[in-house]
Amino acid sequence: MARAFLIVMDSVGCGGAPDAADFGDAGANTLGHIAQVCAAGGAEEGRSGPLRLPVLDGLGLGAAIRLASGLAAPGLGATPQGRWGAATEVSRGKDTPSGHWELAGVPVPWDWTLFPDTRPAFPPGLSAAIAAAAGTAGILGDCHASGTRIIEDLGAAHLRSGWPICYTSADSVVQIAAHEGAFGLDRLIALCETLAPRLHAMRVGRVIARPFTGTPGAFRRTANRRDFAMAVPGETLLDVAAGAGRMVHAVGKIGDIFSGRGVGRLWKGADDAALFEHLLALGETAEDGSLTFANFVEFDTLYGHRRDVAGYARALEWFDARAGVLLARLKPGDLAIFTADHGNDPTWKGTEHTRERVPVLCAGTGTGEIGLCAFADVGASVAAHLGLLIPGPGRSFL
Ligand SMILES: O=P(O)(O)O[C@H]1O[C@H](CO)[C@@H](O)[C@H]1O
Ligand SMILES: [Mn+2]
Ligand SMILES: [Mn+2]
Repeated sequence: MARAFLIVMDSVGCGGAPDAADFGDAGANTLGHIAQVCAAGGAEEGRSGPLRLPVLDGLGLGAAIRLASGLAAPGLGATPQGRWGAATEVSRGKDTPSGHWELAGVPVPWDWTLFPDTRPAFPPGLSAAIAAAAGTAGILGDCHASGTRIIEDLGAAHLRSGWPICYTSADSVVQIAAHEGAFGLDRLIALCETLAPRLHAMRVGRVIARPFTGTPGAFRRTANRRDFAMAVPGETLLDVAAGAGRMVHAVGKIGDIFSGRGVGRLWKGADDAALFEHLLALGETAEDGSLTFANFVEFDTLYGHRRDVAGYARALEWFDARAGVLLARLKPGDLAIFTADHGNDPTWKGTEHTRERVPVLCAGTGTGEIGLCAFADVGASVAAHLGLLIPGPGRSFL
């Protein structure tokens, strides 16, 4: 029986979203702009020259960027050997849950609650509730911030006061950073779990625990991040596959994004390299008829939000080589789709996600142009490949 591998390269957008201007992102193009900077010699740290992604480009990456945005990305543009296209999101958020849920067949029908970019950012009742749940006299932060910056700025005050560092972004999110040793990892995770129902009721999409270690001047975040996401508002690809008795393997943060629903087995790792080892192993061992759904987050967290073009390019080139190993392991009848959940253009202003279309690159189902499709069509196509049908607006392009 057929197997399916749905692989999300977190934030690897390809521009051209028709509603990008509504998000202040008209012209943003994660892949296109990285390729341009690389070709101009502007991304030379730990790598060199034009962006080289022979495996993904061979499936149709350059063609997908051109289709999505009209941009001819330097170094990309091989004749596609896979089935390729670009997907457009309809959910009104450019965040990870919106993107993944819609890829799994369920667009988000509501407007998320966003906090204003003011100080304080949170309503007083919420700040008080966080402090009460933490057992502290107050909270630190209470603003929009980049997560690495805010622990540099407030980490020492956190160690002195014991107060949790609370911040948000252009996403519908409350993030709480705390020191693993001084505050306690279990305590931080319990705090986020306690607050999640209240925030979900306000239509805040996620509460994220952001543990860190180290000393002033040398704080660093750990891999023990935990996301508490709202429940998906509909039956997803994962639900349908699990309901049909299929094994669903969730690699990386997929389990968190779907609140564990429909997940048969979780595969976690300290970094994307470890997650890719799980994916390669699943290429050998995943059951007939199974779904493997993987997220690779470092493009987004380590490079997109940090506006690090060379780092992003390095990560893409590393990933491309690993993708080649995976493709060589696939068996006849397998489908692998490489796609993304939103953009995070490292050449763009600020430190936030960018509203973009995403590439859809399929291996194992021949050659041809899919054209422009919807995010939900990805989930519908994976389902169709597995002999399943998901509800919702998605239509299979296979
Ligand atoms: O700056 P850091 O903490 O990485 O936060 C980023 O990660 C969050 C979740 O993906 C987003 O809301 C974005 O702000
Ligand atoms: Mn994401
Ligand atoms: Mn992000």
